[in-house]
Amino acid sequence: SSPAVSLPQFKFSPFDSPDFCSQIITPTCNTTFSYIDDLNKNIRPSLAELVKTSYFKYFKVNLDKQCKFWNAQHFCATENCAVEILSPDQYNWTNVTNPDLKPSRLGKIERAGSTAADGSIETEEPDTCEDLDYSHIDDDHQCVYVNLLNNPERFTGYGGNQSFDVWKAIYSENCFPNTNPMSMISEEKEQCVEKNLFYRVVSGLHASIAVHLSNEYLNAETGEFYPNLKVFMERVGSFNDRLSNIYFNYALVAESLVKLAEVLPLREFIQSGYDDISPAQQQHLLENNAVDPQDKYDDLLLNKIIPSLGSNPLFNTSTLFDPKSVDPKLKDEFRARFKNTSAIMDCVGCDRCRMWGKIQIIGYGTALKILFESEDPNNADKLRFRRIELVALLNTFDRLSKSIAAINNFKELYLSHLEDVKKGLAQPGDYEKKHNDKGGFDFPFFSTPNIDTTEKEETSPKRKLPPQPKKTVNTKSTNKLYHIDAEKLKDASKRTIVDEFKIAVNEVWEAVRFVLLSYRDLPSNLYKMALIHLNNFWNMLIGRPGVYEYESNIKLDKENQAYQKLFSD
Ligand SMILES: Cc1cc2nc3c(=O)[nH]c(=O)nc-3n(C[C@H](O)[C@H](O)[C@H](O)COP(=O)(O)OP(=O)(O)OC[C@H]3O[C@@H](n4cnc5c(N)ncnc54)[C@H](O)[C@@H]3O)c2cc1C
Repeated sequence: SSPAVSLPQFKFSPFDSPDFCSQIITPTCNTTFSYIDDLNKNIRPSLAELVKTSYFKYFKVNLDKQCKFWNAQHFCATENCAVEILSPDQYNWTNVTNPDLKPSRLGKIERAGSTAADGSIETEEPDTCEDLDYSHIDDDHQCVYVNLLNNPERFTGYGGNQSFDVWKAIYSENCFPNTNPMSMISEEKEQCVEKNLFYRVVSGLHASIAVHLSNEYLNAETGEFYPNLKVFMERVGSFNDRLSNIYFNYALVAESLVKLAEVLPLREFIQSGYDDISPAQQQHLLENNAVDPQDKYDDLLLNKIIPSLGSNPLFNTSTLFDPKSVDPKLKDEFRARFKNTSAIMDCVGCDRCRMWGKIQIIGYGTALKILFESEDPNNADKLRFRRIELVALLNTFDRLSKSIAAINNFKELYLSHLEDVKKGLAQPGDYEKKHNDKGGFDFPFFSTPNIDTTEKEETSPKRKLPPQPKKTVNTKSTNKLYHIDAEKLKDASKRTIVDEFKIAVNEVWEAVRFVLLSYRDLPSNLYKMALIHLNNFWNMLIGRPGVYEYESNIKLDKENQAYQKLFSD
């Protein structure tokens, strides 16, 4: 039965919009944001309940897989970045009744008679379904089971150059060669919507992770986690594009769930998790609270969540990867590159971050597979879904849903800060300080109701360039060999041949001086670089990932950038 929801009717078809690249969900589309806010409020309790059920809370993952792109270290000494792994006897699902029962990749339970000589669980290869997969799924003897509820996604301290490199590698996957034939004709087509889709998914994931880590930020003194408005504003709140990409991903995953319910008999699929179990065993599992009753899934997922999401179309994918307008190879390229991002996840140094990174990339991969492969008649026989994909999809949706709830909470915190400023209880500069370079603190996204677009455009927080040094010749500089009059410097017609000669000598001297000074500074620069690397190495050795970064990250980054510039110069 459909839930009683009354939501405003509107059609949100981002891809129909000509300015799709920049304007899917922006402050100019208030209804879109507020629609998703309302929708989320409506389904949040059911979704939060659903991810606590036995089907959705266990995740199978290989946390020891080596990074195949560079020599990345997996390290974890603090409990914040550690993952609590289930011992076999804790994993009730497989052991309550019969230790011979193991969950398979296809969501069915098989007899352990198929265990290979090396102790690994041999599972049937699911035909060719991997051809259509947008992510790698761990399924080897190194895999462990994790109860996601015991390992929340929150602040871990992971950061600095290590996480920066991972993000950089992930974003670089978006630089695929242009396969859009139209781009040969039209410049603007070069930024094809499919590439923007890739970018927005990654950016939305990145922003959502930042929301979670700022929403549950560690207070180093008390050891408690709390919502840190300042961190939120610095990483997400002041960037409308990042905020909108979270909403974008929400719409994308929600639409994929609605579509999945159309192409897959979800009830039977979830039920098949208990296949091969006799009615008596099933009863036994239920009595031991090892699994939740099917009624619960019916009620939460099929009766509440999916009908609410499906009450209005959220995402129109019909024009994407249209073979009439783009090279058919674009989809294969997109799929392969997105799949690569799931392999990059093995390069994340912190265990907890790696695990949630993998879950979410598999979740988005599953959403993309549903949206872009399920309607293709050529795929009718090949399309398969595994339990782990459904688990990842729902948990990814829960992450986004929790992000949106947290964003609204941060909005309240920010508005109450503004009230405090009005009453004189807080300093107006409390949050603005960091944002001076943006020309004052403004938060159009948060002041959504009935904003005038033109005004908003003008006041939106655009990053102002820091004052640039003026390109004038300093005639008083003692570094020059000859003094030249300012007038002559400005106006070439007033110069004599001797002046020209002196200017040329000054320029050569300046270049020679720069080279000589670089040599003079080299030992001290090398010493500083060695210190930075030793510091990195030491923190890694004692398992203090990222702690130093949070204290001196900005300083270190600046120094690193200065050195990089120095050497590239
Ligand atoms: C897969 C993965 C999972 C992680 N999980 C966690 C976790 O669970 N808990 C935790 O505490 N840390 C986690 N981290 C680390 C976290 O994402 C940050 O990298 C870290 O907190 C350092 O943040 P930063 O502000 O230095 O910039 P970063 O977040 O590392 O960003 C680097 C640069 O990317 C750009 N950027 C930032 N956000 C966006 C965006 N949304 N869209 C486009 N560009 C952007 C900015 O230019 C920024 O300077 C994870 C990292 C990775 C790679």
